[in-house]
Parts: sequence; C-alpha cells; structure tokens
Amino acid sequence: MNAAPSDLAIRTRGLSKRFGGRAAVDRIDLSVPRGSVFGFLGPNGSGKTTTIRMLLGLIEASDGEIDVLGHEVPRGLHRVLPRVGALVEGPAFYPFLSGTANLRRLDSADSFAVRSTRNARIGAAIDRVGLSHAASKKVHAYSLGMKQRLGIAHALGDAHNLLVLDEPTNGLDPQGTREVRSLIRSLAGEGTTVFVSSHLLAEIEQMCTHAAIMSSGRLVAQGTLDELRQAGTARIRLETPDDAPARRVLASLGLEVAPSGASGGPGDFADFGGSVTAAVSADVAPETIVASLVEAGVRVRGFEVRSESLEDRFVELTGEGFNVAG
Ligand SMILES: Nc1ncnc2c1ncn2[C@@H]1O[C@H](COP(=O)(O)OP(=O)(O)OP(=O)(O)O)[C@@H](O)[C@H]1O
Repeated sequence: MNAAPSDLAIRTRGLSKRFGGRAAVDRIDLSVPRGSVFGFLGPNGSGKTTTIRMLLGLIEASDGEIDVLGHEVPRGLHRVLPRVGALVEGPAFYPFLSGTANLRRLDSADSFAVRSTRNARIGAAIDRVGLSHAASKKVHAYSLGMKQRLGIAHALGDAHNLLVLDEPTNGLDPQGTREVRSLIRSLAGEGTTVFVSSHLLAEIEQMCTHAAIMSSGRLVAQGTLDELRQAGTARIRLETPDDAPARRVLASLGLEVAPSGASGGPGDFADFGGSVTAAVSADVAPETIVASLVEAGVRVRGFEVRSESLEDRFVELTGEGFNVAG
C-alpha cells in the first residue's frame, strides 16, 4: 500500500507505547486509506486498544508520529475530534432513560458537539442505526445489539469522516453481531472510513476491505485482504507413485518440499503411491512444475495448487490460533 499521506485517514510512523519497560505497541507504521473499512486484527493483548487510545489522544504515545485526517495528534486533536466518531469500550448508558435521552446526555457532555444541532443530529443518528422505533424506549429494554447500535449512533454524531470502533461486536449474540456488521458495512458504503478492531478473523473477512495484523505489539502485515492473501505461500500437492524422483524434480526447481508423511491422511492414496506437497514461490509457474515432472518420467496422478487462506496466513504471522468463529 503506497498511498500518499493525503489519501490516508490514519497514518502512524514508529508509533510506540511502553508501560514500565515493556512495549505494548512497538514502532508501528499504520496506513489506513480514506474510504476503507480497515480491520485492525490481532489476538487479545496484541496492542490494539492501546493503539486506538493513542490515535484518539486518550493516552500519550511514548514515541512516534500520528496523523489523523491530515492533522498531527495530539497537537491537532481539536481539529480532528469533531470529525471522528469513536466507540471504545462502549459508553455507559442509563438504563432508565430512553435511547434519545441517553444520547442527549452524552452529547451535552461533549465539548466538541454543537448544541444548536443536537436534536437533529441525534435524530438522524438514531435513524441511521435503525433504532427510530425504539428511540423513546428505556435502554434497559434494549437487546445487547440495540445497545451497541446506540453506542454507534453516539459515535456517529455529526456526519463523521472517520469512525473508530474497538471490538464493536464483543459480547453480542449472533443476531446483535449481524446487526452491527451490516450497519458498519452500510456506513462504509456512504463514504465514512471505518477503523474497526477485532480478534475475530471471520469478522474482518466479512466487513473489511483492508486489514492490519498485530502480534505482540508489532504490526506484522497490512494491505487489502487480497494483498494479504497473496503475500502468503501457495502450496502444490502432487499425487504420484514415484515419490523419490518427484521430490528430486521439485527440489531441483527450488521448491521447498515437505518431508514425507507431512501431508495426507492415513491411507491417503495408499494403493497408488502417495502425495508430495511443496511450497511454491511466485517465480515458478505450476505448468513448469508439471512439465518438469512429466519430462523426468514421474507419473502424475493428481496435481493441485492451493493458495494459503487468510486464516493460514494469520496463524503463520501471529504464531497463534485465531478464533475464526463469527
Ligand atoms: N495501562 C496499562 N498499564 C500496563 N500495561 C498495559 C496497560 N494497558 C495495556 N497494557 C498491556 O499492553 C498490552 C496490550 O494491551 P491492549 O489492551 O492494547 O491489547 P488488545 O490487543 O487491545 O487486547 P484486548 O483485545 O484484550 O484488549 C497487554 O499486555 C496489556 O496488558
């Protein structure tokens, strides 16, 4: 991703946060294109919330630069914050006040919010998240998904350029999760840049155009979802009775051949020989591999090229099993 700074809604350079001597966020260079739905993905404790808090000026960075919507943070926060909606750890709602009354309370406590437009803004935001029918109901009667949508309505406020959401579906049931995801997708469709953190891969795959992957405070990859997938290793799987010659040919092409027994289930192709798998680099075309095998007299009974899934890639990058449940 080589976007010019003006094309970026968020840009950090060498951003770090240390607690005591320990780096919770370690020199990250984040580039979030304007108009993207950008997934900030990483296991629990990888530094996502700490990064978001620095982006919003809630905590001070130990080191590095932050630029949000073209302004330096924290110096230009007064210019940035009126254009950014944020949902970090969810606002606390009064259960015995209505949805509208809760948003009025939060809005009046916000020194950046313009009073004269309050009612119109709140009405529009409630409408936008699909809660008009429940606006006058007390919040204790809301489902979790409705409460979270009310939180997003609060984050929406005015017509924002950037929405920052920290784990917006955490703790929601499947219905609430669907509601929030579809809301985020439709907001993005209207041109708002959405920066959303999650530890759920499926969530990022369903909502986002771009993603960055955090692991132990480091940014280990970022780009469009396709770029992230393509940066992974493709593998070939060859079915042949001529195991040893096949391995020699693949090795001579510079492919990294998996040790025998590393692939295939028990009894897999047992009657026909076996299967050989190898990692393929982009500079060796699959047709070249097949031609070389055939030329060397290797009997090819099956040949499959498999790209790494995003899940394989994340596990490879973070060294952790991801919770892929949505
Ligand atoms: N105020 C703090 N003081 C000391 N350590 C902290 C503080 N805030 C966060 N940390 C540590 O920094 C690391 C990153 O935490 P952070 O909350 O940013 O991760 P995360 O990716 O958002 O995870 P989660 O999804 O669990 O919130 C963790 O090891 C955490 O314990």
